[in-house]
Amino acid sequence: MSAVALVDTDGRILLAQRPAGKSMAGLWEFPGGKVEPGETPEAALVRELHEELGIETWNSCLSPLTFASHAYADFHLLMPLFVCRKWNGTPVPKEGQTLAWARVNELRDYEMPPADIPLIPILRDVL
Ligand SMILES: Nc1nc2c([nH]c(=O)n2[C@@H]2O[C@H](COP(=O)(O)OP(=O)(O)OP(=O)(O)O)[C@@H](O)[C@H]2O)c(=O)[nH]1
Repeated sequence: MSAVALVDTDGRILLAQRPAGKSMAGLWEFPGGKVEPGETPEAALVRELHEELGIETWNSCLSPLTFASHAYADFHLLMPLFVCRKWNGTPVPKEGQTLAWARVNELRDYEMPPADIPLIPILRDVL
């Protein structure tokens, strides 16, 4: 797993709402996904941002910020969180998600997976 906070020039963060039918449907999360065998976390994000949102970014634009470590009932999630402020294109939902740009002080209004809750104050400190 690898995830990213896309931050726009107004300091807003992109959230994606998980579509119905998936686990944790309806929760808002950071874009990202599985790292394939042989892939780096950065390369996985460059690929996922293109597949999920139709935008182009680069390894050099992904800054490591922190990570989530959370024991779900059936697996342990260890998820790096990068920050990205530079990309080409406008994010569009390519996989049935709903997108929202949220200010860091508004993140608590979006229900997020439990693993993401500790990430919010860390983002607040850097934005
Ligand atoms: N992308 C993303 N996944 C997160 C976040 N927080 C969090 O707990 N997760 C969890 O990390 C797990 C792996 O996500 P994933 O995107 O690779 O997998 P998925 O459930 O969508 O499955 P699929 O893409 O194979 O259908 C999921 O259980 C997902 O809910 C987050 O902020 N972003």
